[in-house]
Amino acid sequence: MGNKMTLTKDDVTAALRAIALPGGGDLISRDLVRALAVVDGEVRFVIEVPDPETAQAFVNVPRIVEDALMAQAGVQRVNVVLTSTRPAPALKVGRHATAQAAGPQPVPGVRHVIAIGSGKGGVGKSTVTANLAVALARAGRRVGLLDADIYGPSQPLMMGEDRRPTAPDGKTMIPLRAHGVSLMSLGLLVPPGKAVSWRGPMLMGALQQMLTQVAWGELDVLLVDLPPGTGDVQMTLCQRTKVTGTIVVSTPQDVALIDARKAVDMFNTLHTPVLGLIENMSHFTCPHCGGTSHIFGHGGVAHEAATLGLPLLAQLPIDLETRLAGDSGRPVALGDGEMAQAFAQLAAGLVRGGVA
Ligand SMILES: Nc1ncnc2c1ncn2[C@@H]1O[C@H](COP(=O)(O)OP(=O)(O)OP(=O)(O)O)[C@@H](O)[C@H]1O
Repeated sequence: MGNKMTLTKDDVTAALRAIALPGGGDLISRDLVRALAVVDGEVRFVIEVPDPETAQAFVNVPRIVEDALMAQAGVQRVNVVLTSTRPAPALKVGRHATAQAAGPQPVPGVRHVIAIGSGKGGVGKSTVTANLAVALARAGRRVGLLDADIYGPSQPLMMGEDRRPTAPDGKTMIPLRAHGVSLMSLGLLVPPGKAVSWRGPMLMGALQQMLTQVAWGELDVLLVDLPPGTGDVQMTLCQRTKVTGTIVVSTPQDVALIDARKAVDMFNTLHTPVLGLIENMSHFTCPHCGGTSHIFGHGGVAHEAATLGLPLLAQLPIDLETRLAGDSGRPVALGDGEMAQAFAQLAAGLVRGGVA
């Protein structure tokens, strides 16, 4: 497996044509592949079948396809997710269905799951998530925050709580509490500074554990801080867990917007509703002269939201206090300045909309 040539989508498509499916044909001839991405030898896509019966017949297909692709030159990693367009009917007693064929499952005790994503890193997704969690808690909601950003878990720092969670019964972990929010982060389980380089199956296990083996209790809403981009965590979460909706955070900068659009496309493919977009670092008001500068461009996210037919949920300025508050573990939404009000409004909108 040399690096002499770059793996392309065409190489993957050709390999997929050679794999016979239950019921005849292959994934390409039957047009079942969605969101195919090939990046640096990593292959990801969704197999979308029309109904739960086909999903059941296809349970082994992701593994077969992954094995076949791993044998191809230039392939380092493969992640394939199986999903069905029509959701499965309610499970019967004495079920034999596998988790995949059964479709997304609710998290016990949790009314709504809202995932916060971004196309690009560093746009302020974790800042928005921490502040939204605090604002929802201040509005009287019972709120959980799951930091699933395994590549850069920042919630322990932003929420000012980095003790290791305990599992008194050896199985169920007790979430931490910070500023009225129940908090759990994969970052709390990994020794600080240790790079997490988990592969698909391990990742799925860890995420599943965070959702089902944490004593979240009764929650109105569980916010999930996703890693940036369109990777394994997003696909696994949306496929396994009933997600009420997602929010995509972006700066107005072109590159961030292009990636934000990709994130929205992925959620659409996974049939996860996108509740709206948030423009962060939208403008900067100079504390000395009061003038406004549009450091990352102007109005980009509003325009994008209009194009995609999605609500623009908030436009948040670049704000020094927000950054300092984040670094100090006391989110700015705990106060009563302009930013706190903006987050309170965002929270109120979600509550009014019946999603939090
Ligand atoms: N509106 C804002 N004004 C000022 N600073 C901000 C704002 N939003 C975020 N920041 C700062 O920008 C940095 C990156 O933010 P954050 O960690 O929330 O981004 P992210 O999108 O979650 O990044 P990643 O997922 O790549 O870790 C942080 O230092 C944060 O305090």
